Amino acid sequence: MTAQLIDGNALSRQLRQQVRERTTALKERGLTPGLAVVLVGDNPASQVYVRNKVKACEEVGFHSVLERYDATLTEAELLARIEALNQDPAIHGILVQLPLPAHIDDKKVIEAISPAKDVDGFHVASAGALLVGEAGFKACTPYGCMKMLESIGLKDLRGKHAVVIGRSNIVGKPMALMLLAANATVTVCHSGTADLAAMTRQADIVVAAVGKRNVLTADMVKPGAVVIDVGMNRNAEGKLCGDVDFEGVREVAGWITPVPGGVGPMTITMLLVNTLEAAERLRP
Ligand SMILES: Nc1nc(=O)c2c([nH]1)NC[C@@H]1CN(c3ccc(C(=O)N[C@@H](CCC(=O)O)C(=O)O)cc3)C=[N+]21
Repeated sequence: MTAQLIDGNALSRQLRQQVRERTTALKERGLTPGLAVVLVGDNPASQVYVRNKVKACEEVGFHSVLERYDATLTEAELLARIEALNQDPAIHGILVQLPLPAHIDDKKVIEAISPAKDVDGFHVASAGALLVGEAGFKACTPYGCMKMLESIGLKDLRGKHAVVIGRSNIVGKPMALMLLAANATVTVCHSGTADLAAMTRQADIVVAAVGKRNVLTADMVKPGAVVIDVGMNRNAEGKLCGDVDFEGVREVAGWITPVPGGVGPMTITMLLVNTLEAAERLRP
């Protein structure tokens, strides 16, 4: 039996419709959610991504500004721009597109964003809030993965074993904490794991977030498991593909997310949700 798809485009449409309705209500009270997207340099992939983010904002009725700077922008100049956006009452969320040029310390830039406007959830204050279970913005990609699990009836994960492959600060680590907060038993695997397949075969839920093709193959998956593919890779023909051997794994798994059309659109959807909530906190 082949796995059922968790359709990130369809779920995004539903959630964005709700965002649009809440935005309309906010605007009737005189408040328009505003997102600033800051892009430094001319990374071609980044150009496409930020344009998609700005387009998504327009579709739900947000105010959005795209600030583009060439790669010669200094770190001090960027920090000054962040400070101005922190003070700007029309802006509720600030997103600085990563990666930044090598001469800019991304840690320093992220920490300069006011935690109240950190809709990416990358600030240490947001990461710390997740760690200790306090209110704060959740990183959009793992947050989107949790919404995908919820959409198939997996909200309370008590009794479930979740295996996360990857331990990055923006996906793997926050993903593990969100699964833990939902009562899953969580295993985090990475390049230092001795026998990855032995771990993933025990999993009811596998989240692959490595950034390498075919990290997860059919022989590594328990029949009926839920497989979430966070990977964004290009194959030899330049086609977008995930970390999961989709064609093989879909014959074993119970549920699987496609790439494209899975976690990617959900990441942008959760950015919209965070920005809306940043604005709603100021509701007059
Ligand atoms: N500060 C910051 N925040 C980010 O959230 C951030 C970032 N920097 N830097 C780059 C990565 C990458 N990222 C993606 C989001 C959506 C898609 C997406 O919607 N993908 C579509 C397809 C896109 C295509 O066809 O190329 C899909 O999977 O269906 C992809 C990639 C956000 N990132």
